[in-house]
Amino acid sequence: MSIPHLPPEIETLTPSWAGETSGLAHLVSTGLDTSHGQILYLQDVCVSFDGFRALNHLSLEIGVGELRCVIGPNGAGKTTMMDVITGKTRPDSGDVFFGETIDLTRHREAQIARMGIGRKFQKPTVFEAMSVADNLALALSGDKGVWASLRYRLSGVQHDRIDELLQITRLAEFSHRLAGLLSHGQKQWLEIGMLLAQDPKLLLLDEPVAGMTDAETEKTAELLCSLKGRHSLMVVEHDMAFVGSIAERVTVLAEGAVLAEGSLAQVQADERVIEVYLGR
Ligand SMILES: Nc1ncnc2c1ncn2[C@@H]1O[C@H](COP(=O)(O)OP(=O)(O)OP(=O)(O)O)[C@@H](O)[C@H]1O
Repeated sequence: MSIPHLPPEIETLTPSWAGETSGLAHLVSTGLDTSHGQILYLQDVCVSFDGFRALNHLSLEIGVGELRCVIGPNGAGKTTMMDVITGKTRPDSGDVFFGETIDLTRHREAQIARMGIGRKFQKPTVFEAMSVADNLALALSGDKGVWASLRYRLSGVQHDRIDELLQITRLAEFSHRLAGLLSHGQKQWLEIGMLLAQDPKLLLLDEPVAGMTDAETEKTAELLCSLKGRHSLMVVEHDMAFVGSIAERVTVLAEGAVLAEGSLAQVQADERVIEVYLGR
């Protein structure tokens, strides 16, 4: 598949995964070492904004292939934590490692994306004037820039990968539909597919089911569960029913640190967790 007709308005579109900050790049050889079983390791991470501690000695580990849910009340530091992992925010102190050896505090956002950490923001950003398949083709075609990607001919392997991504994202029957005509949920799945096109080792998802119908939420749960093992995932979500349907292990953040960790039932029964949620 080539990408024949790019609409003129595309030049003005800058989705979250495009450009300098997150990169369309194929993964470079990063030397990622997960031989100890951890994909992500945060130790004693502190971030302050004008004297306010948004992260307060945060320590957290994610295992290879794990799907971890992170919950916590507003202002707990969930977004700041993802900003630190993706290089958007530099911690004041503490360690942030991707695998055993890659110190993420020494890399910039674009490099981190290229090394295999994908981030999905809450609002879907896809090229609305392009078809679903062409959005995926563009994501797959590397960091050539949009115009170069247009002239780029996809290989047979890349065609197969697009078909696979269409299956994974439940969008096969909509492959020729303009992305702008998809439902909110379908746009979210397409963006997840575009991130998967870059084969991330770790995928960070911020409230992936916000604004979805119940049916879409259920399909998203299936989709994310199907990615476990092949990718490691960190899902920040407020919808507890959804968390219960996907999570084996849940981390509760409060006041910039881990308050509790365990199954959803375990953390929901924890008095300290009940207290921060109910504000007693
Ligand atoms: N750039 C910033 N400047 C000043 N304060 C900030 C900044 N970013 C975050 N904060 C503060 O740090 C704290 C943690 O914010 P953060 O957005 O990480 O929390 P959160 O858990 O993601 O919350 P929510 O669930 O509401 O998205 C909040 O008190 C917030 O006001």
